[in-house]
Amino acid sequence: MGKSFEAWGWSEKHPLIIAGPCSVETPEQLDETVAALVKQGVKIIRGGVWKPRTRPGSFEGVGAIALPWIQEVKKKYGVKFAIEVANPNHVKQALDADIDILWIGARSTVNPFTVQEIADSLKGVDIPIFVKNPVNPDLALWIGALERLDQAGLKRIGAIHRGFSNFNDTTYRNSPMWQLPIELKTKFPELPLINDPSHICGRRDLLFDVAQMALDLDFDGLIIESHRDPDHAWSDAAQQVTPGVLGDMLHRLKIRTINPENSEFQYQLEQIRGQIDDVDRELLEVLTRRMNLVAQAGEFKKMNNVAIFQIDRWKKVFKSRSEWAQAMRLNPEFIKELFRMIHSESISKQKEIMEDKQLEK
Ligand SMILES: O=C(O)C(=O)C[C@]1(C(=O)O)C=C[C@@H](O)C=C1
Repeated sequence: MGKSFEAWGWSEKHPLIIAGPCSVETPEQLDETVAALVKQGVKIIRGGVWKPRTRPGSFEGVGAIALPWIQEVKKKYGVKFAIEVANPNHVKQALDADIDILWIGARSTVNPFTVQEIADSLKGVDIPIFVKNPVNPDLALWIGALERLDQAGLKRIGAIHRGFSNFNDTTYRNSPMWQLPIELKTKFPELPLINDPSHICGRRDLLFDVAQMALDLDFDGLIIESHRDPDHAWSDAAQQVTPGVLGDMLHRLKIRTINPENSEFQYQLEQIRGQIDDVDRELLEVLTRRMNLVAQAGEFKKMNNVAIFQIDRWKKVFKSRSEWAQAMRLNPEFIKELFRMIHSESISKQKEIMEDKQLEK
């Protein structure tokens, strides 16, 4: 599944930029914002028409009356326009209004019934469509939504990474959890993947760093909210930037290449990778030695009828390893996570020994 932007027949230069207001509010707001974005070189505009909000009473978009305003700016400025659709009725109205690109929002992606209805309503239609990740960090659900569109025959499908709900995260509105889009890209290397720093950050001061991270990870594009007067936007005021600020940001972002032609660079990188291969082998040998010792401890516990989980020892191991990590300038959080996994594997191993499942393997 998945075809690159090139295979879509798109010639926009890398990275693809989609920008525009969170919501279309008035004809004037849309016109002024689009005019300013076009000056910054933006060719694809986004704008919410129907806005699913967490709680009733928030501004839920002006609805279909925005569609003629959109048609007007498309004609006047020669831009493409992308909007969110959440049901077949939205799809029909968007297609009737000649909208160029659709996306399925995070709250719709969580619901396979909704996604299937949208997919069915698009059968036989050739329109680019992006699927935002579901609100919860569930890669299968994200892939499932993309597959539903693929099975409906849509040829130009892309994914948008907008971050995931995370109660513990106090920095981001939606935690980026970069490992999920990385996994998606690994499974479907051709599938265009764009990043939505606005919804990840929820505040404009973090946008640049998240957008840069996305480009460092070889994302294919960015979708960023921009409004002529962000502080007075009717929705998502804190995360929108003016077209001028956006232009400056796009200018400062460093665009990375994945496979430079430079043979000296390739040679040097291969040297380093060779050393990484050696170190990884050593790491696995060390892990094997540790697991063998854990197995010995398991046999010993079994003979003496002693519990597998030894809380005092585990607390000591956990504390000392993160202190060692700190002294060695390794990230203690990474080492804590690593040792949680190692400990959990030790317990499974000793459980097998207790239950005599060793020989069956
Ligand atoms: O020290 C032990 O008792 C072990 O079996 C080793 C080990 C570990 O992996 O370090 C495994 C399980 C225990 O809960 C504590 C520590």
